[in-house]
Amino acid sequence: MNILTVKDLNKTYSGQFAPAIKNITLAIKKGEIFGLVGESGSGKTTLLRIIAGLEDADSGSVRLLKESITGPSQNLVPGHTHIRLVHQNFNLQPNISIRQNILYSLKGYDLQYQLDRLDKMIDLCDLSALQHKLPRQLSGGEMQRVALARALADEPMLLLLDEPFSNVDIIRRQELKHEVSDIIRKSGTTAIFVTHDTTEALTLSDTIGVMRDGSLIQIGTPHHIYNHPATSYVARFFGNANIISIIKLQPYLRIKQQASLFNKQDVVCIRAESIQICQEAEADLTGKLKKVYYLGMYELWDVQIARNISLQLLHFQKTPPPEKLFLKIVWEQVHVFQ
Ligand SMILES: Nc1ncnc2c1ncn2[C@@H]1O[C@H](COP(=O)(O)OP(=O)(O)OP(=O)(O)O)[C@@H](O)[C@H]1O
Repeated sequence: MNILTVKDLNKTYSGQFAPAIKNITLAIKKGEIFGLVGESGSGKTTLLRIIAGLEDADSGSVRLLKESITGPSQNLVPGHTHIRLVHQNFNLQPNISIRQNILYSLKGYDLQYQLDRLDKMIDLCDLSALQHKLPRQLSGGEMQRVALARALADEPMLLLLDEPFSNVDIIRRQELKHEVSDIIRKSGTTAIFVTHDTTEALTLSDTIGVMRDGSLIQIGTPHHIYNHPATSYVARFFGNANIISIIKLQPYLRIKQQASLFNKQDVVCIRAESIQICQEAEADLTGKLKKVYYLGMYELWDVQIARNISLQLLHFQKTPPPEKLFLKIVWEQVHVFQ
């Protein structure tokens, strides 16, 4: 069942020439975690705010189940009671305790429901040791858990998170990502989170939407987006990708039949991890090491195949490179762009 349906959404801010978002169509199922990724300025926040009812669209529609979500021009109080947006700066009330902060978002409900939900949120977000503290006594990661508890308190249908980890230091971020995703999954809430971090999107999402210049250029599971990118842009955005045409590569292949698996005009994506160093007898290509990028756990090697062709591969062993490199391509992992 789709909780959210977005159809042909467009928006150009007044005074701007280029649209912030163009013809966005997407559907999100109940319980799904949807990661919206894209470079800065690609339109992620604009889309999120229109979905939240905090920004007007020029055209198109947003529906939460069957209900139409409209922007501030049509509502006295912008936003929607069943949609919660968690801001980058958490927006906690500074002078009241964590417990009161959570209760604040439950005001207006029956007292028993307020107390039940407060207990559930303190438990779900692991806040019992922090509940009597003030927001300023908490770390960024702890504040994020409180913001989440507040947002989830009255069981919203849709949770929206805009760059949820951007205000948390890098050491704590890794841990917090998993905590937040566990909390959302345990609560069963449908969520959209905006990020420009592709690893975050791959790790935490059920579905990823990739935005570029206001358009949603690909939607798919993390596995599909990584292994079957729609364009060379998506391929490069999600990791080290060698984008090359078969016609350019073919003259340098030692076993020419390999190229017959493809059309000459095909442009392919060979992930850096799909190129392996091997013995001469099994090699598809030979090359010379041009440059080494040290990345801690592994190295990224730039290998020159011909004057105008170089390929990147990952190297995990700490052995010195030989003079001549023999390379094998894992052909099953090569993706052909349509
Ligand atoms: N209030 C506004 N008025 C005018 N232009 C705006 C406004 N908000 C955003 N824009 C423009 O709309 C485009 C999309 O912006 P948006 O903030 O949605 O992108 P984003 O992908 O969320 O970027 P970031 O990752 O930097 O937050 C950008 O070109 C931006 O400059």
